[in-house]
Amino acid sequence: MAPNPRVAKAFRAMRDLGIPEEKTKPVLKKLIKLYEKNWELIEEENYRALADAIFDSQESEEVEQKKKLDVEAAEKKKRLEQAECLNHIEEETQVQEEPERPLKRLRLRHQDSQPSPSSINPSSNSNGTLLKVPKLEANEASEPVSPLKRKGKQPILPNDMARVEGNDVIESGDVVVADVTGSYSAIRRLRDRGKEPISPHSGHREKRSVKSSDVHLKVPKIEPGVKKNLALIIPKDEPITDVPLAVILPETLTNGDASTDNHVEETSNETNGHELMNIQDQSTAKVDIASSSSGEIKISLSCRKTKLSLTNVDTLLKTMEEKCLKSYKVLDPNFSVKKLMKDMCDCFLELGSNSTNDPPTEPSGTCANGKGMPSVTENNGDKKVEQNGIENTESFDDVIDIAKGQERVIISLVNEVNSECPPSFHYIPRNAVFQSAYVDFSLARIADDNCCPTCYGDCLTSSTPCPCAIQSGGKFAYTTDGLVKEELLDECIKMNRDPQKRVVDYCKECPLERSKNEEILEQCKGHLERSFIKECWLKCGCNKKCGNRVVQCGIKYKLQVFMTSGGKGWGVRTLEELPKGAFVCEYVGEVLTNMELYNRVSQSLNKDKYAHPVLLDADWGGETELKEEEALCLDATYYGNVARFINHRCFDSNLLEIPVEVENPDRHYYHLAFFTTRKVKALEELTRDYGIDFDDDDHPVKAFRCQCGSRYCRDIKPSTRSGKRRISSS
Ligand SMILES: C[S@@+](CC[C@H](N)C(=O)[O-])C[C@H]1O[C@@H](n2cnc3c(N)ncnc32)[C@H](O)[C@@H]1O
Repeated sequence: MAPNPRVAKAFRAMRDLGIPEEKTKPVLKKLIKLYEKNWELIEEENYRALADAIFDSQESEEVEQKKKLDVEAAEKKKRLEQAECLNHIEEETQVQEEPERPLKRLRLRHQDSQPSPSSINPSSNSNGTLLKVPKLEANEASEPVSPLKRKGKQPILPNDMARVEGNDVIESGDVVVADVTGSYSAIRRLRDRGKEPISPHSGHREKRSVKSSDVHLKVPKIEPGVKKNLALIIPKDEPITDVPLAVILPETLTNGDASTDNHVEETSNETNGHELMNIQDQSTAKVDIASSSSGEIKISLSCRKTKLSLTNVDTLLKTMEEKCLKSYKVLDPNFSVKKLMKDMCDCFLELGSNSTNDPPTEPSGTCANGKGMPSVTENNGDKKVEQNGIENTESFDDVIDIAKGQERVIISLVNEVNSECPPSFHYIPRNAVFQSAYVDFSLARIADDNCCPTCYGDCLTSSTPCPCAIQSGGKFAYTTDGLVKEELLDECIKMNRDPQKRVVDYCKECPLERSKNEEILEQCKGHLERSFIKECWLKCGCNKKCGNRVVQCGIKYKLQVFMTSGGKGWGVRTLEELPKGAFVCEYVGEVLTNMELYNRVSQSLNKDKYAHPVLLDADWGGETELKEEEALCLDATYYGNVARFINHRCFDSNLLEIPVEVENPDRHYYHLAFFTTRKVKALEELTRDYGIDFDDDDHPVKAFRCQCGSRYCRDIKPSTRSGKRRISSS
């Protein structure tokens, strides 16, 4: 059969690139199959696809080859190590009487072997260098790790706080889409846990509380009910540093539950040397050998149901000392077991008190920076703390500040419900541009009629409102107390809640529809128009304390992130009473282009994760309409502020979002600020209406089952309806 001229041509083209026919052939075959004989695709750009495929296959061959070599090398190394290890053991059994042999090898010997007299070095420390108990990292303590194993091992941060997987509802750190009126549409969960930033308190959460007693876990685990004689028998294959702790089972470590502890009996004796010896009864004998100076830690020996008599502790200690000197080659003639035990007690105590992990108060866990989760209901007193010139009314020692000092106030975190830790994210107090989002803050763009350069002092006190008030109908939006004026607030509330009051704009290619990722792009469902607030800024002549600067001054009320008890996860509450119209916080996140958001959403969708993006572009249908992919969004999944924890409440939420223009006059970018819709009592949860339409079955995103508790809840359905709930786009 005559060769296919296209095949021949392909071979020729590859030959020109220096690729021999035998390399081209198998790849070309695969490509023809892959492209279903569509030669145009193969021939495109001078056989680029073919060349790429050949290079790729070469690369993967090389990788395979390398892997193979690596495996062979590893096996070889292992074999060598095993052989070396065998040699060592042989060597040790032959030369076990050598005094200078390192301790770890000597320990392989049988305890009862008869050693030659020790070669004693009087200059070594009193404990014998090799008997020094290494300092334990609290979080290393959960497994018996030999010092050799531990060498080079990095301490594990206790706070790996990725959220628990397993439900498909939208969780904190979600991104929120808002239409122009601020009625939000939860779109998709963007959370891609694999991509979460690793903060000091990030990663996968370990739900464990590290207590000082964790040190106890260094001991080999003893199952309750298993009776073992825990007298100072050193496991021969364990390093000596681990040994004496094996008998430490103080009440604190077992929660005082003696039933789980088959070795320790109560004793009221002084915790001091051999006076401590106390024989409880015929069937149980207990000796307290040493204790820390204040008596919190004790090392005891006990024999249960045995006829053994522990009448002479001195003899016991002496015997043990001799054993140590002989068998373990302890070099100090003054070595004393009692002192060793006492040092151990002190060590134990020191480790316990040095631990940064405060003993958690039930039901708290250990989170974030390794601190136990405080379960504080009230503001922690009125202690005033200054940090970076910011006055806080809570102690930094007592409180986890999720804002890490970046806000004017502490944003505390408490969990009184369970031991769950908050999700990992970077706290940022202000929006940050992710990548290609275009946010122009240049002063040149601010025209004179968009600022008040001739003002001075506080604009609010001026008899005639300055240009900054024009946007809100020639009146300033704020009262002199820094609250949104009631009139404006009520109008915004009505526009949000009352469909009759809504003014709707339609855009050509709706980013919200586009983000649904459906084959056919649906028409825009409309975006509500809403009132903006414009604040004075850099080009204005007024001072920084001007009353028309509220949102830009940041959070001023004490807020707290807390674990809700109603199944909504974390929420935000106020620690002080808030008046109506008070600025609480803004929605802070990464500023993304709509395209970037779209990409994130697609990736997340593949992983079945969802988020609520906030779509910022307000220029719907206007003359300067931006390209749909240039529209800006806010995503608080990875970077955000306290607002990412605010839960949803249908209709009558106590927060309302109002767009606030500060730096940018064109409404392409603005701040989404939350103000109270009414007076809010201290400790009340703060909520906002995400604008979710729980009946929108066409929406590709599954919403959560609403637990808002509002009597206007939109998610109350007959039980026959499926749990398939959706989120609307407006
Ligand atoms: C922006 S986050 C709010 C913080 C979140 N509760 C957390 O634990 O991180 C939104 C998520 O909170 C939960 N949520 C918010 N409001 C809720 C409500 N009314 N009912 C049930 N879950 C809610 C949902 O899981 C939702 O996806």
